[in-house]
Amino acid sequence: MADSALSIRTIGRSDVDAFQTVMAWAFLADPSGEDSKWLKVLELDRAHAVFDGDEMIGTAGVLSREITVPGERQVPVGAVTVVSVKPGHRRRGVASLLMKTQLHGMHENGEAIAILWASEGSIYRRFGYGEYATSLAMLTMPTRMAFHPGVRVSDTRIRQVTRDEAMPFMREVHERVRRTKVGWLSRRAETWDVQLADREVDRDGLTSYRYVLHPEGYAVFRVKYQGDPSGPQHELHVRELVCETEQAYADLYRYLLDMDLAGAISFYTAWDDPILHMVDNPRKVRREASDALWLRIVDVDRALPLRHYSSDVDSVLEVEDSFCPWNNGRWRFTVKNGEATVARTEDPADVTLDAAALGSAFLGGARLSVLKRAHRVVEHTPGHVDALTIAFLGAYYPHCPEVF
Ligand SMILES: CC(=O)SCCNC(=O)CCNC(=O)[C@H](O)C(C)(C)COP(=O)(O)OP(=O)(O)OC[C@H]1O[C@@H](n2cnc3c(N)ncnc32)[C@H](O)[C@@H]1OP(=O)(O)O
Repeated sequence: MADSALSIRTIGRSDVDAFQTVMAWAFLADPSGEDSKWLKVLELDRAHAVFDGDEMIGTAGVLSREITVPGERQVPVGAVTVVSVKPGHRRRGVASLLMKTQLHGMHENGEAIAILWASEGSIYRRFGYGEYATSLAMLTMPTRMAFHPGVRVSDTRIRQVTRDEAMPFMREVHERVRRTKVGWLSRRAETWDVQLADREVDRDGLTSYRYVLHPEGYAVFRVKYQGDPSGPQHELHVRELVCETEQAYADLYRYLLDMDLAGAISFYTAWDDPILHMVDNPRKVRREASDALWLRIVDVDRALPLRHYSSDVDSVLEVEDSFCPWNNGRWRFTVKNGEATVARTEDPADVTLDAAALGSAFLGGARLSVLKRAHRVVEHTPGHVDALTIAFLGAYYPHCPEVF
């Protein structure tokens, strides 16, 4: 419950410095402005601040983006960011007030889905966000690994170019590719400035970005200088590998794996990145999982029909959602030819789940069958959870390649 001394409103230009200070203090960042890159993408009319009297003590923003959902559809999404509460004012309901204000606003605007990256895993479920809506594979692999004989590498010339030369091409490629990949987001000009901001403070001892172009894709990476008595064994830290064709993906991976003076590659990528199946020794590719996007169904009846489904189902879902109570209750969820309709019903529930579980499953990331085994989904009519699980799954794991 929010403290009654608190007030909340959207911010104006004159609030930006205070907003930046709260963020910096909350994220333990340098208050000198080093971490202000996120302010570049902030939409002031969607950025909220909480005040205790005249003192700003909490911040949060929503970025208006599009997300690609199954069926290669782009739908509006509220991308929640810079949630921060000044130390000394925590655990008195400031973040709860921000979350509530954002979600009620999205409900009124008709934005059916919200997403975020969580700084800590124990914060956001209580607000109805579902974990592992997309996952991340943290891959590390040695260079010079051979490919499986079935993997073709073309003789296309791959060129390392300057950032200025790369940028227009990368934007075009990304814009086409993001429309085909579940979990990818639209980018504005400022998004590019933030995503590939190449400030010293972000490099953590690595080099600036290197940009390499293929006619059908691109890669961006940094280098960490490493070596031993046998010679240089530098690490390539891949930031983006975006390709319009499978051929470009193989060619660019080969280019990176064959880089002279490099000993290892690391890449935060999709859980099902095909590289595991491309190399001749898949065990040499180490893969660690991490949660990535957390997804919140803002409106059950508007969100579920936005995507395409893999199979037809007809189930009554009992949704529990105390934070957004308009979702509470029973909904008949019917999919015909992959298209869903959702309507209120008095019929008995086949399955009971909370909003967070539905959010986890929405893009085809977490499986409802697994959430059932985790005691998060309850099946009343045998067979319905398995049928729903199959309907929600897609050909690939959803993946969001960027933190916002
Ligand atoms: C999308 C993003 O921006 S992710 C970034 C999130 N921000 C940060 O990590 C910056 C550092 N942390 C903070 O600024 C704050 O601690 C916040 C924003 C995480 C939480 O703010 P608070 O105002 O303290 O949260 P609030 O008081 O509304 O807490 C609501 C509930 O969540 C719980 N909670 C809040 N933060 C945490 C946490 N870090 N870990 C576990 N539980 C938490 C509270 O205990 C409370 O539980 P209750 O309802 O059972 O009493």
